[in-house]
Amino acid sequence: MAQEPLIELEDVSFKYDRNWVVENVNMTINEGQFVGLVGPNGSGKSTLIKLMLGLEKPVRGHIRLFGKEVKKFNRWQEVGFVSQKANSFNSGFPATVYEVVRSGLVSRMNMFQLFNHSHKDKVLATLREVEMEEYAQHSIGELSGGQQQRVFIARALVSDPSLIILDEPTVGVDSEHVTAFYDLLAKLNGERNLTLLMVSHDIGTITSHATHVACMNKTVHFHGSTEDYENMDDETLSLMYGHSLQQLTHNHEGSSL
Ligand SMILES: Nc1ncnc2c1ncn2[C@@H]1O[C@H](COP(=O)(O)OP(=O)(O)OP(=O)(O)O)[C@@H](O)[C@H]1O
Repeated sequence: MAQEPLIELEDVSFKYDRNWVVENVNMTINEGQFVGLVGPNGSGKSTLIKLMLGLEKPVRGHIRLFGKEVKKFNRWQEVGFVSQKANSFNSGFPATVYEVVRSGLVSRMNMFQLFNHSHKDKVLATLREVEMEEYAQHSIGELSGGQQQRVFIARALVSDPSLIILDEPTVGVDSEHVTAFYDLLAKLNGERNLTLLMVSHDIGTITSHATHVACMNKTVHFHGSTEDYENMDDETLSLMYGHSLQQLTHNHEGSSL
């Protein structure tokens, strides 16, 4: 079966005021891929995601989601988004895990529809999928950063999207839970054929879970299978970037570099 392109970027460039932060990016992400997007601080990764989500408009080039120009795209229930700030609820936040996940269904319902049993079952089944069902009635703020991110994955998943975009979701997650979080994403990719695009600073963990890697520093210098990425020697990678490999990724605490 031919894989459909879910995200297509064609010669995309973008600037804030006079500062070009994304330059001539060409990239296609096909159905079923788990793509890790890596690059140094300030290399334009979050901006590229905002462009894909239609939150910023490219100055030049074209972006298509599911074959449609992003400005005309309207099947947003097909696209889930998990940000790095999702896991920052304080302990007093007045919503249960169940309510947070249920809010992911609202975009699918019209305003006169009431939540019914099948919605409840769907929310609980999705929580089970991310191994958080037993926390359904806990307040979201009581959970650890890693548990909160699982809940936000469930909120993104509950409307059965084909694609989830994640912007550094493991920032603030304890290092011992990071691998389990990546394992969950790899499972969703394998079992649901869910397409994933994830910004990550953890090149070691991303390459052991993702099917593809994209390396960005204003432009995308490499985009290919994880295997091809791993077969490149350090010198080739450094040449490609124009600086040392250590600068390729972030230096957030807990990073593997
Ligand atoms: N709203 C904004 N207005 C002006 N400049 C911005 C804005 N957002 C980001 N920038 C700048 O654009 C450049 C790219 O930022 P961006 O956040 O996309 O990079 P990033 O690779 O996601 O960085 P990080 O890994 O540190 O989150 C940076 O120089 C940043 O300072």
